[in-house]
Amino acid sequence: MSAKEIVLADSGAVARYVADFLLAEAQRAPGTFRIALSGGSTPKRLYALMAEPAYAARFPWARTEFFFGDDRFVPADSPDSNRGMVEKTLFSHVDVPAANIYPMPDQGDPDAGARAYEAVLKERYGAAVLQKGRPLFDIVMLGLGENGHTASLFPRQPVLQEKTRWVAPCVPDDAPHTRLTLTYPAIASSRIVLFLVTGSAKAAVYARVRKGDPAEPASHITSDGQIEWIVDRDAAA
Ligand SMILES: O=C1O[C@H](COP(=O)(O)O)[C@@H](O)[C@H](O)[C@H]1O
Repeated sequence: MSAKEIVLADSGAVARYVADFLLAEAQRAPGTFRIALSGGSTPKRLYALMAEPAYAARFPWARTEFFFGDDRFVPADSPDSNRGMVEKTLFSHVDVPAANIYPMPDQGDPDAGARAYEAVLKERYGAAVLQKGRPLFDIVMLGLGENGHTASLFPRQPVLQEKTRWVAPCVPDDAPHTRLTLTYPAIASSRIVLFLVTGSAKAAVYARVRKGDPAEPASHITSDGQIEWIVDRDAAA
C-alpha cells in the first residue's frame, strides 16, 4: 500500500512533529480517541514532550484510550517494560484516568495473556469490529528494529503467519524476553499507522522496507487508513 514519508532533521524533530500530530488528531476526534503505543527511544522523547505542562493542558486525556502495540512479558518495574517506560515518562505526569490505560498482561502464561488482551479489545470494541471495517485504533504507533522487527513482529517467527488472532506471543531468537504483540490484522484495523524511525543504524533496514523487501516484517504492515513514515535524515540517508 502507498505510504507518506516525512523526513525531519533529527529524532527531536520527529518527536515534536508526532506530538503535534497526535494533539491535532486527538482534538479533532469526535469521541473516544484510541492509540496503540510503542516502546523505543524516539517514542520515549515523544512521551516526555507530551508530559510537558503546556502540552498536557491541551490534550484530551479523559477521552483518549491508550493501548500497547507490543510489550515484553516482564513486570512494569523492569527497565525493559514498554508500559513501565510510558508510565514513568508520561502517565505519571498527566491527568489520564487509570481506566483509560490498557497495559498488556505481564504475568502467568504468555499465550493466556495474549488471549486476555485480545478479549479486552473485543469487549471494548466488539468482536466483529475487524469485519465491519470500523478500525480498532485511530493511531497505531510503530518503530523499526535494526533486525526488521516492528511492534514485536520479529523475522522468521510464527506470529508473522497469524491471520485470526489479534494479539499473540512472540519469542524472538535474537532479542531478550518473550513478548506480546498486536498481529498484522489487528494493526491493519487502524485509521493511521505512524512509523517513527530515527538514527543511521536504521538506514539500511529502512531502505529495504521502503522497497518492500518481503523478508522484513515491517514490509507487511497495512492499515485500513493510511501509513505515515516519520523519519530523521540519518535514517532516510
Ligand atoms: O523492541 C522494541 O523495539 C521497537 C523499535 O524500537 P527503537 O528504539 O529501535 O525505535 C519498538 O517499536 C517496540 O515497541 C519495542 O518493543
